[in-house]
Amino acid sequence: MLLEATNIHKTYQTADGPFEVLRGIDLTLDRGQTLALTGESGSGKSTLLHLIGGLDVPDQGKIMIDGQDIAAMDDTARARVRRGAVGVVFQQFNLIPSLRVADNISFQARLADQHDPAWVTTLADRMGLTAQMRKYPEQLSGGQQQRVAIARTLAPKPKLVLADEPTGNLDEATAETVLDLMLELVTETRAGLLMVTHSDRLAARMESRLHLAAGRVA
Ligand SMILES: Nc1ncnc2c1ncn2[C@@H]1O[C@H](COP(=O)(O)OP(=O)(O)OP(=O)(O)O)[C@@H](O)[C@H]1O
Repeated sequence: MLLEATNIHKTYQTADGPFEVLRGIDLTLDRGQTLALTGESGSGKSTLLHLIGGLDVPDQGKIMIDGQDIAAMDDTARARVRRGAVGVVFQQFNLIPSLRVADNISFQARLADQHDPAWVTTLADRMGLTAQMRKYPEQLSGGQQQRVAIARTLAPKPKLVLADEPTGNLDEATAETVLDLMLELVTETRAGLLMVTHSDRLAARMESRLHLAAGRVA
């Protein structure tokens, strides 16, 4: 199993006292599978995604990625798993403004020592970005910028792709196109995809769905 999260608990300390966001979440995802994560605003979707992506740690529970429990690792070991196996796409494209599209796409793959120029060329072609490779992010439309961000995430060939409302900043038609491209490439590379979305329509495009309510799977 690619991802196996068991009994995940997370409490935030706030000015009003402790706030328990996740109260025992279980989920599994294998390579080649797609899973939508839905739930009302504030239900803990981003929190869960951050825990699975190793950007934060749960208070309780296991998060096994490829057989290793990232919840039990120190920061350095967790960062290594994240760089080697996990790719994240955010709603804000988070491109580096001073780098050309080509260098934005290969940025994380280079950091992870996984740069494969032929794969970058393929990704750019599939994402319809070949003519944009020498441009800077500010010269691109929102849909193009998000395609660059997705290509950047897929460039190191992650086994697990986490996406937090990746099309939330795009109009409906563009969102659909960008999701199509992402699903095609994720399926072809046999990555697992966990995607947070507010959209029932987009969630219906994924193989399965996990709905969060009151800190639990509803
Ligand atoms: N660092 C933090 N400290 C305290 N509270 C937090 C922190 N991060 C998130 N929260 C709270 O935890 C709850 C869950 O937040 P989270 O962002 O995971 O929800 P979400 O389901 O992704 O929401 P949305 O759909 O609006 O993005 C919210 O009530 C939020 O205010």
